[in-house]
Amino acid sequence: MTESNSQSRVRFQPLRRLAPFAWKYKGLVLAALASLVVASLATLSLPILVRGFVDRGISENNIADVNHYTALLVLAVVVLALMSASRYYFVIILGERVVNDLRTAVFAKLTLLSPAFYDRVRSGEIVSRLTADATQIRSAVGASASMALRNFLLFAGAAVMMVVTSPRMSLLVLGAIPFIVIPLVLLGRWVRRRQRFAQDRLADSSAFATEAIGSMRILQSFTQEERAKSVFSSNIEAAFGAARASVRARAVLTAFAFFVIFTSIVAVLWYAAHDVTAGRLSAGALSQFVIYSTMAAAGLGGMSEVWGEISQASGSAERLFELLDEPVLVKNAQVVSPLVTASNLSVAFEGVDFHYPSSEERTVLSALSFAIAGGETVAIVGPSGAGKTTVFQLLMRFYDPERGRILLGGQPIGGLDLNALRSAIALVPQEPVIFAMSIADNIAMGREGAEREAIIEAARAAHAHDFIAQLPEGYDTMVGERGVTLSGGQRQRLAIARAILKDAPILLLDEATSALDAESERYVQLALADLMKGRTTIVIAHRLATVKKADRILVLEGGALVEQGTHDSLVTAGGLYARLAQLQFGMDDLGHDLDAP
Ligand SMILES: Nc1ncnc2c1ncn2[C@@H]1O[C@H](COP(=O)(O)OP(=O)(O)OP(=O)(O)O)[C@@H](O)[C@H]1O
Repeated sequence: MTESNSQSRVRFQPLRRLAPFAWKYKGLVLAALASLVVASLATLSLPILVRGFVDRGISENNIADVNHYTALLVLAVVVLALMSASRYYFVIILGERVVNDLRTAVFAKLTLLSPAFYDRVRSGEIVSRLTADATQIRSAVGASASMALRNFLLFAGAAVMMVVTSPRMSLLVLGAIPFIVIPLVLLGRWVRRRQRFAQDRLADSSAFATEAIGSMRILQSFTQEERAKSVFSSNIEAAFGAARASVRARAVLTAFAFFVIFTSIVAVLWYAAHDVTAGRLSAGALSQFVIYSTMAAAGLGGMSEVWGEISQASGSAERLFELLDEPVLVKNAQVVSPLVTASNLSVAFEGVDFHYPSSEERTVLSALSFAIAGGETVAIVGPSGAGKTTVFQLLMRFYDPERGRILLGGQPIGGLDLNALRSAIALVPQEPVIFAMSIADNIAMGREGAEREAIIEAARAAHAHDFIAQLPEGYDTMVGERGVTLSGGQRQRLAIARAILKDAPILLLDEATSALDAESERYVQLALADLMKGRTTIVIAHRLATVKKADRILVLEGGALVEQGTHDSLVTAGGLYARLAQLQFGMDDLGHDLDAP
């Protein structure tokens, strides 16, 4: 017994955590409770009035009492109707409020989580928690919780009134209860296991759908539609199968509950009929007792029905609170030191070791050290997988290194305010990320609240103004999700405009590998040249022109710095860089550009 008690405590634990969310709306909670209690009292008064109606009115042929009790019955029903309506209203509004707050809190938490979390969890899974699970909680906090409470009050009140009406018959009913309750509890567990399984299958299918929808073009280009359809439909089929099994289980539970409860009532009624015929019980008292026992039974049945929903909601709450409890790996320092503001800042890595949290055994950077002076332009080159992008990720503190220090303007970045650190860095990624909003808003992500003039100026500097001006609604043109309605070069120039608007002292540039047409390429290069002026720039270089222009080149291999120097000195040294230059930039053995005139 204690074990099952503690089991149910654990099972409903997540729901307790909803209490502070609900208590924020004390007024609504209290109004709902008040309506609930008054409605229950009105319901419980009905059998007493019926008894009066029968015993004083009908049985004694007293029409005045018939009228009196009829009026009281109508009054009780009016109160019941009004209070039920207000309970419904308050409770539903409360559910909506709580779930909106919970969603907002979870989303806020999601914005704090570092990429290590997103490396691990599928985005569809998170979306499913934010939508399906949240909806489940909404109906639990709203309808189910109040139903459970209503049914409980009905059951408890009716049970007390049963004893008051006829202790002898109540004793009989009491004897029947274990036969009703024990099988119901066992069946209930069986139902819950099936429900949890069904929920998980549904989450699987939505995770798959989210991924597929996000990459439909790629899917189509590899003519994978059929496979995707069959994976999705088998996922859905599995979800359906699981849901059907769960519904079947519930149907069995409901049938069983109704059967045992009402059979017991009929049995009691049969027994009581003997008392009435023997004159030991009045017809009105019997009516009253029967109505109370029906109420108690309905209350009990109702509780078992919402029990399933509430425990399902508890599972959902658990899944949402799991997100809220997710540890934030990259935290703001307890005491932050202010970042020295300068138009350009130095950058240094000192003995940095790092592996990604998702693959512990693989060292990505080992004892990496380098220093970049303020205003210097440094190119990072190296074979694929050497750790070039990882350097950027660490500098922006998306991950923290295992060992060693990273300094910005001479200060360890771990001690800086995270926002101040990231505000000091403008990143132009290889694949620019464009959101489904207007062009102006996309650029304005560089600086919140930027005026239209500043946005246009940045677009001009990024050589993007002309193409934007030709769009149907200019700067207010909405771009498709992830910028699908723009060309590669246009997307890149928007990303550059964003960085120009940000006007940060450090520029991180991940040069695009995809070939642009000559004209776009020229515009992108011009825009970048403007952007780099006077800033500390680190560029992951894929172009000969870029490495040649850089003040210094760092050559990474297997997460370690293997060479550094200028293009000419490194070509002369004849090491890894010379080989890479030959392969990647199209240089011949003698160090001449293959495509130079
Ligand atoms: N999020 C991640 N989780 C786990 N491992 C990762 C993650 N990102 C990168 N890696 C691994 O870390 C190593 C370095 O990756 P990184 O992206 O820094 O290489 P890179 O030099 O930028 O390569 P490329 O030129 O191909 O972009 C690779 O072996 C890669 O598999």
